[in-house]
Amino acid sequence: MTVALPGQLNLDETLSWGSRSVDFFEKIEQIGEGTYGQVYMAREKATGEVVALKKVRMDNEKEGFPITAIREIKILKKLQHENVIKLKEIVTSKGPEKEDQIKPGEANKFKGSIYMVFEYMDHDLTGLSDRPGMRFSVPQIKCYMRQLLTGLHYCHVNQVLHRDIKGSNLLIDNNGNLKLADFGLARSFSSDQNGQPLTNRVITLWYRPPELLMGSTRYTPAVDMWSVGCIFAELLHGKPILPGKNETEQMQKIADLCAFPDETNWPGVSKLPFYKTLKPDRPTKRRVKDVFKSFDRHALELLERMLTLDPECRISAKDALDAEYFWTEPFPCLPSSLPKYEASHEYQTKKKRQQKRQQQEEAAKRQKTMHQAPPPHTRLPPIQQQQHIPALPLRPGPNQQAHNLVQGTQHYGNNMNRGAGGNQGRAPGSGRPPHGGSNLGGGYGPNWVVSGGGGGYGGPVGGYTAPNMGPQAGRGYGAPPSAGGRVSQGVPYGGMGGNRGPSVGGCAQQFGSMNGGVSQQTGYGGQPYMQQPTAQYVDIDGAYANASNSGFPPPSPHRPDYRQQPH
Ligand SMILES: Nc1ncnc2c1ncn2[C@@H]1O[C@H](COP(=O)(O)OP(=O)(O)OP(=O)(O)O)[C@@H](O)[C@H]1O
Repeated sequence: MTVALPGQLNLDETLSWGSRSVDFFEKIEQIGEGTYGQVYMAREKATGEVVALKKVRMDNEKEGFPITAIREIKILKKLQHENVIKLKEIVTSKGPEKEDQIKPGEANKFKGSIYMVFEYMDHDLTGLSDRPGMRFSVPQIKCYMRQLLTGLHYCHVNQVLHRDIKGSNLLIDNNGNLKLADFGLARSFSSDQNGQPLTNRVITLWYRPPELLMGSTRYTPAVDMWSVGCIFAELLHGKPILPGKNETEQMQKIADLCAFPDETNWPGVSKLPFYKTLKPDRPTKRRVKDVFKSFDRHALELLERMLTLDPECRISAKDALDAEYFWTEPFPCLPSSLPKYEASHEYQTKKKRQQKRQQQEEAAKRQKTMHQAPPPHTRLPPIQQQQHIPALPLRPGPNQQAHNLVQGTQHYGNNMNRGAGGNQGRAPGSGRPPHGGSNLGGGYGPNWVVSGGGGGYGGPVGGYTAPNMGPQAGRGYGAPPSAGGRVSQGVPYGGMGGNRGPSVGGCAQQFGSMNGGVSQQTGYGGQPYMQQPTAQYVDIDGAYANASNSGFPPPSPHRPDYRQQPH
């Protein structure tokens, strides 16, 4: 298989793709159940390499090859990054397999299956979190969050919206590496800006942002950042924060936590199609800092900026990576320093839980005792706040050349240094063009720690510093945060929108001042990312309403019905 160099588009038609049979692999066990098939842990017979096989069943004559699979393959071929799952190959099966339940007499109708072959990951975040007694430390949460944001920043810079960020789509291996997976709902957004509207029936309900719930069909990478905010709070809080049962309840939950949006905190919101329908009768108040008062100041500050109602003012992945949270103690730990766990995928942990529940019920019946309800399930256990995993001293880096820009794809290379140049902000690539003269933002890579002389940018770049070195030893910004340097000057996501400038750019403050007077992040100066839908999109909403009434299964937080026809 031809693989593009890191950061380059994989434009080669890989002749071998699809030419091999699944028989080259031996299935070990099922590790996932997706909308269009199962996911298996498998071993390549010739090499012994363990992989994940995601099956796409082809025997549904009506729908043909699912559009989600086509998108996933197309997009994954383009994306090459250490925080994005690697699609290695496509293999096929021509006839029915053991697990295909073919009705008698229908074997000749069987269209065969296609499998995506992925690198194998030991866990997904939901499965890992659900392990009994699982405790994530703060450095571990920071480590996962930073990898999540790095992968997402890469996607956004390469003009890909993920549109289904949730714990079960964040895969983690036993080296602590986190990768974004399941690009079945993803899409490229560059050509969409002036073209067709996008469906708002994307993103699993609990992680779906208010603009989609309100029916926007012109949206931006900010949709993914809302989901990231939900995951972040979930990791710290110990359970999902907005578990709505349907769209209306989901918006109510958002309003209870973040206040219902209005023209002061989100100009233009009242024109969104479902605004009036979803508007609550009672007044609401933003309560993020009350509800999550146990979070430390920097975590809360970052969360506020992720859960900002107005998508234009919501923090970008790039700016989130630059947030104080990641640059104050305890620092994110090195992925490789994380403990290794027995494999845990959501599918398996759910199954184990079900089995346990059944056993308990049977035992209870046998003993003829009073039925005891199992303890309420929280998807994540409480956080042990001060567990010591070697913290990494981090410091903004001076002269990283981590940029490759080939054919519109930007790659975030081998160094995880913040900022660049003089007393610019700490955001990657602020004002400094990467190789090739583009003014796209800079990048974060896997090696995040910078050593070298203290004080300001321009110091030498080195490898990892000693784990116990304090932050002061390596830090030192060219300008204090208040000097206004931290806001990046680059174009955030390719051709979309204007520069994210230091001016407020019309973003109203949404959450009052934080303790200590942390200033609120500003929005995108200049052109907004998101245009309000106009009458021409009403059809879409009509279609959506009709679709929900005819033939779409009822929405569920885990398996919403949007996958039928994503745009
Ligand atoms: N490369 C992989 N390595 C290990 N496990 C994987 C891998 N890919 C997927 N899985 C497991 O399978 C599950 C389902 O995978 P995925 O989300 O890609 O399938 P899907 O059909 O798109 O699912 P869904 O319909 O839930 O979105 C994941 O949550 C994960 O637990």
